[in-house]
Amino acid sequence: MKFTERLKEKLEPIWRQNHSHPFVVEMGNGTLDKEKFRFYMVQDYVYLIDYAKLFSIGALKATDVKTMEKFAALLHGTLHEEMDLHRSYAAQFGISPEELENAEPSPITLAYTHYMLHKGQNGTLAELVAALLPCAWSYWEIGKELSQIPGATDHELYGEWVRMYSSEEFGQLATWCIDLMDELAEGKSDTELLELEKIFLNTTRFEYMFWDMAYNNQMWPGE
Ligand SMILES: Cc1ncc(CO)c(N)n1
Repeated sequence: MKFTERLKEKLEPIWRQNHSHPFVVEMGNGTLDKEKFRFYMVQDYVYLIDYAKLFSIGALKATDVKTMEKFAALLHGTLHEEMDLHRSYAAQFGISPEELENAEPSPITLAYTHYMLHKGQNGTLAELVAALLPCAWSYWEIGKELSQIPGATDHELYGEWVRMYSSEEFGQLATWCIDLMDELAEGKSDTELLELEKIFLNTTRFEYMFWDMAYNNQMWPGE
């Protein structure tokens, strides 16, 4: 069994919690409060700026050109296709590109991105991929799941989101991350694999906290 299959099977109950978070469910059935989505979109943009940097660190730590090319493609895809989605939503909400780029990160956004950047900067390439894998993989799965709900891809506000994350292009990027994780896990000791699993579990949990933060408009205490 592949390492990623084993990871997913072991963490299935925690993984499922992300998919059944009210933010995700309500985006799928179209009932999500627009203000919650607006808050999410701004935080997710700030998140993606740091997340994109992980791909640059990946290119730096890669030991062959093919892997460098994949990280470059992931960086490009994030900065252009994915963040274009956010810029287009921001325009609909009357948020300027400057305002979007300079938005204040929430405590959860900060904790999540800094955890990943810490692992990316100080860990092995395998640890970097373990940290970013739940992001790409869970969004692709959520996108595909929501796209099966009648009307979800045509929803006037959330349709674009569902189409982006269920798209073949996004799926290809997620598949690269999954395959790369399996390649990098090959020949690793049980101790190292356990460490990768711990990192994967932590960012899976951060994914849940990110949905929850957005659903509850959670900033710093008192704000
Ligand atoms: C919080 C979060 N996780 C994953 C993705 C997918 O790139 C995203 N846009 N935002």
